[in-house]
Amino acid sequence: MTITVEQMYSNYINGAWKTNAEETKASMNPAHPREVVGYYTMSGTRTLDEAVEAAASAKRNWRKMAQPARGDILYKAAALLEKRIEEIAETMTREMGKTYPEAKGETMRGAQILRYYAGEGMRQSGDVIPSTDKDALMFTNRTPLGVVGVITPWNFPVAIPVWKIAPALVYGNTVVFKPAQESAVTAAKVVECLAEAGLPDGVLNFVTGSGSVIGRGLSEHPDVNGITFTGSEQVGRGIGQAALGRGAKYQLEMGGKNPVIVTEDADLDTAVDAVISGGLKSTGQKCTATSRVIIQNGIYDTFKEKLLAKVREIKVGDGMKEDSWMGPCASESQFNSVTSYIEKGKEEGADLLCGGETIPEEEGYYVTPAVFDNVEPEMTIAREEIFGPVLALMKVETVEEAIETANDTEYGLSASIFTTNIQEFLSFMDDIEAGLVRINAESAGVELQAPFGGMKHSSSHSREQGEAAKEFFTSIKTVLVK
Ligand SMILES: NC(=O)C1=CN([C@@H]2O[C@H](COP(=O)(O)OP(=O)(O)OC[C@H]3O[C@@H](n4cnc5c(N)ncnc54)[C@H](OP(=O)(O)O)[C@@H]3O)[C@@H](O)[C@H]2O)C=CC1
Ligand SMILES: O=C(O)CCC(=O)C(=O)O
Repeated sequence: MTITVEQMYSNYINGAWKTNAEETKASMNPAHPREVVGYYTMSGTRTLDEAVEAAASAKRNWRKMAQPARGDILYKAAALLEKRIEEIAETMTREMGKTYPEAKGETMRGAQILRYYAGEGMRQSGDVIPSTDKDALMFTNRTPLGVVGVITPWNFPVAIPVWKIAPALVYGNTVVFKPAQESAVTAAKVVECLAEAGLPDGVLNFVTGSGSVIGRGLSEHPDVNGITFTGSEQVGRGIGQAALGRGAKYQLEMGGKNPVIVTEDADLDTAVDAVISGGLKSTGQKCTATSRVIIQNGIYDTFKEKLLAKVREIKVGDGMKEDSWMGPCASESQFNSVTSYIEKGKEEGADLLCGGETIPEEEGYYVTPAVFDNVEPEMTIAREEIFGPVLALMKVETVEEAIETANDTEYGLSASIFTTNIQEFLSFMDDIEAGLVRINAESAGVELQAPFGGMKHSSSHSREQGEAAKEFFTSIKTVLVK
């Protein structure tokens, strides 16, 4: 197969796109698994070292630049991303499968995140604190960490890299970015926008390759001062341990097993729509996706029938086709993982009411949306993150039991309740163990200006986005002047 110039995406190091004659790998379309979307480099540790060295050399001048001037570059990057929205969204759909309207919405969100953090360039960054010495002035000031390693997954190929890179840069850090292989081409296009916006050489570096070489290398590198990661719990734990061991700051966003409670006081039609949107958009591949639906006995059957009627109408197909509501799983390994969870659900005694099927006449990694009934708390499909279009229905008698069931997980990212009863809402808000608490709203979907993160095994207890990002990407200096 001939590699055309347009299809090959190299690393971006010290202001130049280049490779060290390393092996290349194809990124494939999960809707048409023989179709190449582009090629990326399987970089080695020598290339990673070059990128870290470039970021370390650039960090002093970047830190010394006025914060509003750093913000101006992000404004330019936002405009460039917006200008290329159609091309980037199409690349995303072809590379990881989410539908084109979702991909376009996510790319737009990338531009909005860039603008939000560009504005941070002009906002306050410290506090004046009274000193016990009447002749002293005491205040806090913030300083960047230095070089930050950014390791991202494939499920939000624009939004997640941008919500990590934009605050890292505006607060004065330099970056080495390693994207997931499954979305390396989309990630390269985001980097093109940032580079074209005028970042000085070495401020942003982009290195593609495997997680076990480049991701691990970044987390263990002595010259990387902070690591921000989103992905699986297993990998996240390893990164956290490596960073902790050498005294680097780290931030981990990992899995979820997100519950939605539907009470007898709920508006059932609203709840059905929210469960479908929260559980099945992006083929269920969100860390905030609805996975367990915990329903009160009195409305269980009515809710189930309403849900099934709508789930059965969902059109699964190539995300580039206008009539597709849900695309394929992002890769063959995701497809294998999701189908094996569906088999496990059946083996362990849950009843598959609809879906969970492949589409034999289609070549892509399609699984139709699955709804399981009679799911018990100890079953694998009620405990492990599936990251696919699978909903587990669980019956409870009371709202107290519903909250207890919702909390019966090692994760704590997002949780919703559907109710019109203010007392139930108050108990839920108080007792639920989750970083995102949603009332009459779906479990997925985050707002860029608000803190985002989970409890328990879902995160390292830090928060991303909004002003919370400042806590991770800077350190506080307390200054006393006399
Ligand atoms: N919370 C979330 O948003 C996400 C959760 N997941 C969960 O994880 C499961 C598996 O997905 P997967 O893509 O394999 O997730 P991973 O956690 O393996 O991948 C996330 C990122 O980490 C990199 N990575 C892999 N191994 C290491 C390592 N040893 N050290 C440092 N970085 C590493 C990956 O690189 P590479 O390109 O080689 O994969 C990728 O860039 C999903 O089914 C889902 O349950 C997945 C994605 C996002
Ligand atoms: O729900 C969202 O929009 C964000 C989800 C997310 O961060 C993730 O899946 O990794």
